[in-house]
Amino acid sequence: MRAGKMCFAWIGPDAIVNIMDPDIIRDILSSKYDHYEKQILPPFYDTLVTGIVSYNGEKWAKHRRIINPAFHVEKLKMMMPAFQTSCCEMIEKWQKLGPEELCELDVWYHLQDLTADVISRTAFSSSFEEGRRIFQLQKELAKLIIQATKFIFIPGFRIFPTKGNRRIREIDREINITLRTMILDREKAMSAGEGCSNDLLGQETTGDLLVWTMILLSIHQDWQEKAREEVLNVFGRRKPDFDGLNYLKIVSMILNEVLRLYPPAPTIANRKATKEMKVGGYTLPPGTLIGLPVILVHHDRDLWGEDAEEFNPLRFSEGVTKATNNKVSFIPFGWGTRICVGQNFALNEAKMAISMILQHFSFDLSPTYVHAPHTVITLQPQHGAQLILHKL
Ligand code: HEM
Repeated sequence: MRAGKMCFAWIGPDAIVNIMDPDIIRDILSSKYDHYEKQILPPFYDTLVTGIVSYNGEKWAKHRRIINPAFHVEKLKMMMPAFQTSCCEMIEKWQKLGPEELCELDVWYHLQDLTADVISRTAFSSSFEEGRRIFQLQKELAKLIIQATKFIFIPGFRIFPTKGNRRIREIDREINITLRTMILDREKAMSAGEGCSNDLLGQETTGDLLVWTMILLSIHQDWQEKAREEVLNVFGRRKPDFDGLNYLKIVSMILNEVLRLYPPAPTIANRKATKEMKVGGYTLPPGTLIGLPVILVHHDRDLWGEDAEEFNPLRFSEGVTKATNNKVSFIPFGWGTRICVGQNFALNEAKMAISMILQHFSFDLSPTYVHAPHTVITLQPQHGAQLILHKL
């Protein structure tokens, strides 16, 4: 049933209501209503989505302070060498792929590896292998969850001891234990006075942002040229540094437009009405799950105009507030109190990677590329991203 900008998929236990109205989204994502409380869906979903052990506000707030990179410019600066090392390794790999000036490559796998590498170096610095293991498990988990959602929806089915459900729980347990142990070790180290200069836990959505950026810049060669010109103006052939990344206006506009059209997290589905509540004139019973279909909000013509489906980075030329008319209609990282703590980390990493790629290669789509955006929790190119790279 669709009522205005709200969509009910099911009424009853485990009901999901999807909300597209920016005013209601603002309410839900702000902390002003205590009945809009972030709840764990099934525990494994939370583990997967946040990659974090987060159970209740108090404890989570504590961890959030420990791991929160978004407000610590100094911390981000310290991570730059790790970003640079991982990006350099990927570029060198690409350069060695063939002696020719030109090569065809599925960049999707390389970009996933890059972002896993960056997170492993920064978040799991001393436990690189544990980090890798968690990413492997998360990938398996994402596939199992997507398989489960393809069956007819039966309320409560997720607790049946099927083979898939049992494996989901095993994975969840392993990820939880590993993360909890790491967090506790870190808390101990901190209370013993040892700093945690580059502590960070997180996930791999940045790979999605990078792959869609490369695909869209392959399709829109004019924007690829503009972005390269800007990068060369700011850095020349030097390795990009933190301060310089802040001067990349065109690259930022492009990243915002990519995040609008292809949000790596196409739905935010981790809120629930903990008591009866009124939303947009409807009364939701306690237990109703609240979904924010980010991708639909980002493509809504009423909010973005007739060219909502088009790639037009210019709409962000005067910033997000202007582009959205101050509405909560651009939410690739969520909004409000629980906004993604990795936002600045992800954007800096993406700017660094794109800058280095633009410095060394021009690229366009291979004839074998098939455009098939596909959700496996995050929004990915289903058949990969086959591009033709030209060394510069
Ligand atoms: C382009 C990349 C990324 C996108 C699009 C993205 C998007 C999101 C979204 C939509 C949420 C949910 C916000 C909510 O529930 O209201 C979120 C939460 C979160 N993200 Fe990200 N994220 C990205 C990268 C990262 C990175 C790199 C990290 C860690 C280094 C990270 C760590 C987190 C954490 C810890 C939360 C939970 C915050 C909380 O519940 O308080 N994210 N992210």
